[in-house]
Amino acid sequence: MSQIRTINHSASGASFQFHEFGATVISFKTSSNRECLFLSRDAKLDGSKAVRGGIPLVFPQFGQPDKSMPQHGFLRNNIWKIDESSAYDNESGAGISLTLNLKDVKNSRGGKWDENTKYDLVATFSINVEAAKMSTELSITNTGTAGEKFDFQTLQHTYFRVDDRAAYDLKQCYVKGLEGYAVFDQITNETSTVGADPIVLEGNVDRIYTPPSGKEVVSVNIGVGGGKVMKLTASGICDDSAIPVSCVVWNPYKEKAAAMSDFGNDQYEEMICVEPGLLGTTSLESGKSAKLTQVIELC
Ligand SMILES: O=P(O)(O)OC[C@H]1O[C@H](O)[C@H](O)[C@@H](O)[C@@H]1O
Repeated sequence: MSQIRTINHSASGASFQFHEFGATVISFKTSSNRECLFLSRDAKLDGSKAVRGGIPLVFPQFGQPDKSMPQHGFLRNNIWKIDESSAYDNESGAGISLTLNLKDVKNSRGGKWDENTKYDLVATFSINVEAAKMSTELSITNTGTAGEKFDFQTLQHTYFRVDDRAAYDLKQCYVKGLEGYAVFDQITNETSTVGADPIVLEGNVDRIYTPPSGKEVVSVNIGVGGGKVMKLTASGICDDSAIPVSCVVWNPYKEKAAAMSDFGNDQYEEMICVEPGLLGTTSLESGKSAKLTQVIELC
């Protein structure tokens, strides 16, 4: 049975909680005690399903472009090992790391990552809090000895909590900072470019935002209700080279929320997913590492 752990930052009073299943962060409370992450009241926390809320990790594919592998991959569906020696709590922050070796991946494999795969990897997830800020870094190292490289996509599927049930109040809940990004609407298959107006939720929203050339780091302000704003910054590196970070914005709205067994019917009003990730096809050579780092901060 996997467990939930809380890490407190003594100096500031900030804290976070994570589940060993998926190394899923399920709570981040700032020193002012504001919960910044949404966790569905119907989320399964018994390891029977990926956690609905917090920060599930997506790898090696986003969605299900390869039908022989599960949607969003296997990181979110397996028990990670806590590296107890990595835990710290000092003046500048508190944190911990977890690791997952491919040999310990029991669930949600498939396709080129199935049992007899020629690939190997180790994933590390490091979490840090300090006052109003949480940093999360996913690192994937290709540990295959046969010299095989592999392609992947990865995301931190961050569910932001929206106060006052204001997710569909366009003055209170929005994403600003993606001007000039190319938009792919996963519901209508339409493409467009982000203009000057903030991105707001209208109905069922499921869109991929791809940066214009030369833009590597994503930096957005997210209205989260009650006049509050979270700043999200994310960067990606593969074998020491910067990789442009895309962003997904998602809210299931009424019908899809009702159709999900682990999502409260009315809770679409309490969340917005803003998910930074490496969504192009990135190739990782044997012996090399890729990193996706997200920093979220209550302004
Ligand atoms: O239900 P899940 O597998 O957790 O996926 C939840 C959502 O993840 C992303 O935001 C995708 O863009 C959506 O298409 C998907 O519905």
